[in-house]
Amino acid sequence: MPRRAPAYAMHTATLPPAGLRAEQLSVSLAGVNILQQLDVSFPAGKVSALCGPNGCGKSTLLKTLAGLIKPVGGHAWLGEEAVSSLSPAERARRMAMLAQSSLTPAGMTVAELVACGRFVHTGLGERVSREDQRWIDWAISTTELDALRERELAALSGGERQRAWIAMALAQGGRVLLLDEPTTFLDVRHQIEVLQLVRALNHSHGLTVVWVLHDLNQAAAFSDHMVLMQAGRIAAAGSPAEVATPATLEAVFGVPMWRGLVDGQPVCLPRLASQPSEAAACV
Ligand SMILES: Nc1ncnc2c1ncn2[C@@H]1O[C@H](COP(=O)(O)OP(=O)(O)OP(=O)(O)O)[C@@H](O)[C@H]1O
Repeated sequence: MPRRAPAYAMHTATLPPAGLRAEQLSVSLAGVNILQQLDVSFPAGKVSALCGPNGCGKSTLLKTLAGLIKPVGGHAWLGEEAVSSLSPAERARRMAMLAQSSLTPAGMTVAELVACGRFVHTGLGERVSREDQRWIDWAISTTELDALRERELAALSGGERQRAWIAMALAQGGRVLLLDEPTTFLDVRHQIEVLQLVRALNHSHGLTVVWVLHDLNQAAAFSDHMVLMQAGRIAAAGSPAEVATPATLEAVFGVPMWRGLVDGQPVCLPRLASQPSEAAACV
């Protein structure tokens, strides 16, 4: 479990947590319409899962919300401010985005990577102040990487490396985390570890989180809010119980689904056999 942030790391808590919103958002890439007049919101201080089939536009939406892609129509909003009105540095101080596959910089240690998160405050290559160093130390200890801080990233396991990237995002000091498939390539134990870490950060610091997840049951179990995309549009949005229904998932993924209870927890699975097994009760 991450530690409580010390007083110096808590000044962001005086800012209200910001939600994210897209209004009639359209994005074209290489002349092809990818997002089409899309309206969606991701509530402030909540964890939202963005799910949908490969190629439906999840990463494109996330990058557009982060201000990395300029829409051809409509707007992305961070709280009450249009994302397009914020400078790149201001955006980076408010929200951190971890892309789908972050290349590991050769020879860089955990502490050096996390320090990169402070560049949005200090400027590239500037001296790290005492305040910056406190943020770096806090981000490293919150992600439980103290013992590995001088280790090269290349010498970490996938789960440890993902924690190091999350620490870098935390060191940026914003209150919005955008995570594109943070659990991909991790074994199930490390997947759960990352999901629990982010969930705990949301609880302890009121971070607004939007994460792209392919595991629908993990998305439902670890998120407050769920958005399903299909072919550049929003197919469904609401609580996980409202969105992760067999009918909705079947319509979006084109696979017959059933919902059952495992250990009292609702799960949706592809219907591989004509009847669910006796071990699970359909609900
Ligand atoms: N730079 C680009 N130029 C042209 N087309 C692109 C570009 N980036 C993405 N696309 C296309 O946009 C569509 C949406 O891609 P995107 O990566 O947003 O989907 P996704 O839902 O995140 O997919 P996945 O689950 O496979 O990661 C795809 O058809 C993709 O080929």
